[in-house]
Amino acid sequence: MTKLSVNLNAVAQLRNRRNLPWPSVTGIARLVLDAGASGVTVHPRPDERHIRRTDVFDLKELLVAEYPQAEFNIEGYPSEDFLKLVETVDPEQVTLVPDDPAQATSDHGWDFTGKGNFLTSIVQRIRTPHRRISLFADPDAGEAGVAAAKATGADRIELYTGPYGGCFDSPERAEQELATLAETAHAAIAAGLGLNAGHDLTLVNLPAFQAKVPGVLEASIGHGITADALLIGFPEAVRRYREALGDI
Ligand SMILES: CC(=O)[C@@H](O)[C@H](O)COP(=O)(O)O
Ligand SMILES: NCC(=O)COP(=O)(O)O
Repeated sequence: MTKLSVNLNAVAQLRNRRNLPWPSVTGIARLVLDAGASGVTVHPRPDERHIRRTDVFDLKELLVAEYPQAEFNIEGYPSEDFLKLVETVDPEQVTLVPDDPAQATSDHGWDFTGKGNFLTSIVQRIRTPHRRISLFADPDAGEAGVAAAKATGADRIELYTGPYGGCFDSPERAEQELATLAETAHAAIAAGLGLNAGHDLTLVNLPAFQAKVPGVLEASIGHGITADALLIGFPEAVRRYREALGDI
């Protein structure tokens, strides 16, 4: 069973088309949590092009007041601003991503060997008994990458599934990507690291992913589920994604 954390970046991006408060990020968070999502994810970027700092605080307030069981996952590059934000907001999970501020979206995982010391110091700083730290990992991180990730003290890695998601038009390449992801997943499990996954996962590509890649504890999904929700609404979209993840 894989838990679903709904990424709200796309909802915030739609809201930001106007200087108006809708669609409401907290309103959609309520909808998806009422529909059984285990948590919500945000990736506040320095330019606030989708999630704003204020959204992060508003979501925290909502979760504390109405959904104490839900998990708040905050993703981002560990700049001083980001680290102070997570120390203040105190989410249950922080996912560290090696994104440059100018990047359009996340497109690679950490160089665990080269950035080992840097990551170790960050993990030591922000990990608490009730907050897990996950590190964004390339699909081909493999045994060596996983060993270096484990050495940082992180609790989990998040498999970057973007290259797999990009294979929607090529079943052959999708198979190869799945084999690569599965190898890294096996290595993570053997090393005692928890496993998350995310980026461009959809109702179409999840069944094969779930069949081939073992042990994924949580999937954070935003773009695909928001696209589906435009057609079928968030409650039904959450139901279908939970079903695809074996969570119903
Ligand atoms: C870390 C990752 O894979 C993505 O979650 C990322 O949060 C997507 O970011 P954008 O929504 O800014 O494309
Ligand atoms: N960590 C991945 C995530 O939160 C969602 O990414 P996407 O589904 O918007 O590509």
